[in-house]
Amino acid sequence: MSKRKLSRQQQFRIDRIQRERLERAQKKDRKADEKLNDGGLSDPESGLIIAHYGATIDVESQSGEVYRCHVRSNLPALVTGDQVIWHRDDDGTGVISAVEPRRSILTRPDTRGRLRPVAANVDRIILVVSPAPRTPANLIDRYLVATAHDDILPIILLNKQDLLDQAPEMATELEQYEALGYSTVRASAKEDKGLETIQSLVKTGNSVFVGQSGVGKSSIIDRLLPDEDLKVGQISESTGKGRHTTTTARLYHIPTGGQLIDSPGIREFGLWHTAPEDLDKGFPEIYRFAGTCKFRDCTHTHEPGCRVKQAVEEGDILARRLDSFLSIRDSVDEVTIREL
Ligand SMILES: Nc1nc2c(ncn2[C@@H]2O[C@H](COP(=O)(O)OP(=O)(O)OP(=O)(O)O)[C@@H](O)[C@H]2O)c(=O)[nH]1
Ligand SMILES: [Zn+2]
Repeated sequence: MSKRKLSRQQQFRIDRIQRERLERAQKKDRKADEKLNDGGLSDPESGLIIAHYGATIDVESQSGEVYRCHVRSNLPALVTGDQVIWHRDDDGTGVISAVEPRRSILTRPDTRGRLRPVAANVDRIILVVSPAPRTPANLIDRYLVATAHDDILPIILLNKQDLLDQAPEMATELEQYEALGYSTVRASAKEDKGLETIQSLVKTGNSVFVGQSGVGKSSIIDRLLPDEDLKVGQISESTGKGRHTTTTARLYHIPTGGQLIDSPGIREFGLWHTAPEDLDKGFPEIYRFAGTCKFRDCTHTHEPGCRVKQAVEEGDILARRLDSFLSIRDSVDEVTIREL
């Protein structure tokens, strides 16, 4: 959003619209609470959140039907991928009364820097990279830091294999990532290569695809979901005085098995923010040596007795990876300062 200064009148109008929206949502949630208390709803059943539209949420029942639901007012923010307990109403809608514990959660900072959930129960993040546009290795490193969650498996997918002669060194880079313990896949959406491997990778649980623009995410997803219209999650909500466009994640069932959670926002995951504590997870080989440096607070730049630099000299850490680590660490510091 632009940092243009709003007039007092404009700010007043925005505040009023936001207040009215919140009141409307709260009124509906109160109604949902009343219905739950009255016992006028059907028995609890499990469901899966497949889309989220501000005040209402689409829940898929175990038999695959979709119900537009309201949420009991004391629940935390729910997101696509959440497993919930809900009750049917006689009018074809429903009320969500509880959320199951999450296996994992993807978050992003809002405009005020507070972390908000965007998708729950993601099992793997598939980082799509390509020779054209060439995904720079330090960008791959940055994505790997951002995707380094304890409960989510990162996978590097080299698409546009047919164009590999435009950046042949990527083949070696991919082998280096494999040596670091990352799973990799090679594919060409254009030539339909690697599709079966991708299908078997995503066969269970929830997957998301991330990566820079133009690497072929849509092309791959189109092949996984041949029947879907992929204008993902773009909804406009009319707010009386103004129109407000939100972008929200949707969950798709892949015909060959597994689920995909996708939104234009999620595809950019990894470029949102990097938490300093994730840095070590994204550089396991550096982390392994860092604890044995002579100085506890070694920055691995100029200090004597630096085991990390020694490991680079001895060929145990790639010089390129240390450079990448240092530059990401510097930018994380900047981001942290900006968010304060
Ligand atoms: N040669 C070649 N071209 C591909 C391949 N996969 C995708 N493309 C082309 O690359 C271009 C970008 O593909 P998209 O699928 O739109 O890429 P994207 O990652 O979804 O891009 P954004 O929507 O900007 O995030 C398109 O012109 C595709 O036809 C491939 O395997 N080989
Ligand atoms: Zn050191």
